[in-house]
Amino acid sequence: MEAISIGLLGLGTVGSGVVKIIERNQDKLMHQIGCPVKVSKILVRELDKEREVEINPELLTANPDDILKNDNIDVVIEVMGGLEKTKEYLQEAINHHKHIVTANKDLMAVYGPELLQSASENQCDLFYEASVAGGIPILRGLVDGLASDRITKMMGIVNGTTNFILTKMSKEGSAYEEVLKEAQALGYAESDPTADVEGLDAARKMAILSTLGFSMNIDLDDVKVNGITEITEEDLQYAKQLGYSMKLIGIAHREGEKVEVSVQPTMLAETHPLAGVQDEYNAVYVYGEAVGETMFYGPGAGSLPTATAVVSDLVAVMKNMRLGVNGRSAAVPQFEKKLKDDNEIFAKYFLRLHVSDEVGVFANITNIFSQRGVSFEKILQVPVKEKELAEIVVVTHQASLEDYENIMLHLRDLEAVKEIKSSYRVEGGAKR
Ligand SMILES: NC(=O)C1=CN([C@@H]2O[C@H](COP(=O)(O)OP(=O)(O)OC[C@H]3O[C@@H](n4cnc5c(N)ncnc54)[C@H](OP(=O)(O)O)[C@@H]3O)[C@@H](O)[C@H]2O)C=CC1
Ligand SMILES: N[C@@H](CC=O)C(=O)O
Ligand code: NA
Repeated sequence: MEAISIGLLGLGTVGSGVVKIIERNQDKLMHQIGCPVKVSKILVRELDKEREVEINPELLTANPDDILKNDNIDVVIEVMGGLEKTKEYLQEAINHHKHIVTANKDLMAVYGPELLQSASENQCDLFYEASVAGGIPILRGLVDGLASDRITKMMGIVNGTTNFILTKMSKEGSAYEEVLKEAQALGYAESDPTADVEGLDAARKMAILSTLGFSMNIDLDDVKVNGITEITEEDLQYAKQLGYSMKLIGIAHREGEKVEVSVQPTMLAETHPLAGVQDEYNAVYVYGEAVGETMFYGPGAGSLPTATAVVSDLVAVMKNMRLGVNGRSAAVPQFEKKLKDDNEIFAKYFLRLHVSDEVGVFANITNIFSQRGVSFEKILQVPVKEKELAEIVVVTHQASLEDYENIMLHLRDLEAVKEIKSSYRVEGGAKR
């Protein structure tokens, strides 16, 4: 039977993994889809660069049209990254009736709905499992595995680089810059790691997850984002002392018809299922009304794990080709987007302040909280060495985001509050 012909856009960390898996698992692929799979052309920037995988140089091209407009290519696998130009390439490929597999969360978080619609109109598949949590089959888990349930909450450690950094800083006391370099060398970080450490990469993934999980179009702009760059050694020590693990957590929560989606450094109770997720590993905790708690765990970055998701998408495309149903699985969102207001978003908060070490200061601070009905779960006060200051650390009970931000404004106005050192969301055990 005639081979399925693949055009690969990119031969870096993920692209090399894709070539390896297609070569190594040719028998299994043949068994599943009934015909061989061959990589026919590969787009790269530098034709002469040394590669992680042995490749016939004749397969390499620097001209995208050799793939996008090539009538002999059935499926385009996009593992080059980028946004605007990449979108143009994929649109061109769809116009030429090619199925698409991509690992690109930047692209899917911004142009996903548009490209999916265009693919569907052209009877083309567009699959993107590798774009969220690398090798973990989370998108299929949501769309197929939990198809019968109503998902109300997803919490994810969805960025391998930041989880690697926070693990090494917490466990080994390593310095931020050093561990970031290590994560880059290991191929976990994006080519510009700003998106990783500032939380944008995780926000893109949460936008994709919540769009699928809640069946409503959640845009990247709907996700409140904070990264890990401000986390200090002191914060990590307090987290440990109070029984928490510091993690960059994406939260997508649906109550009634409204949702909230955010990414932020979070002090997570050590009893939470996500607290034990270490190094570059990712996990997505999903709560469904009928199923209850589930958790999807695995490698969120790296060559072969990510390529596994890419090639599994390829198998799905090829199975659809055999059945003649390509382009029919793109789900149209069921619900209109409704975002919670700040007075509907509730959480506990950790707050660390430096204040004048004087009589009455603590009472003034607690007044600001109690006037907004926010009480404390934990309070610590210690002197700040060699300064006339005290460090106050509190963990609040549940407070609305509106009240908490209002409290922060009033604290800043207080003469005795010298500095707000840090503030983090706190999450307890799971089950919501
Ligand atoms: N690395 C990971 O763990 C994960 C990555 N992803 C996503 O997968 C995609 C690829 O990531 P990764 O493999 O790490 O990236 P790399 O930087 O390792 O590889 C990118 C590849 O694409 C080629 N390329 C980039 N831009 C162009 C262009 N304009 N024209 C032609 N070729 C181009 C590069 O060519 P050349 O080699 O000649 O420079 C290179 O081969 C990204 O979207 C990333 O976000 C998703 C999950 C995990
Ligand atoms: N840079 C990303 C790679 C996978 O998406 C990460 O660190 O998770
Ligand atoms: Na995945």
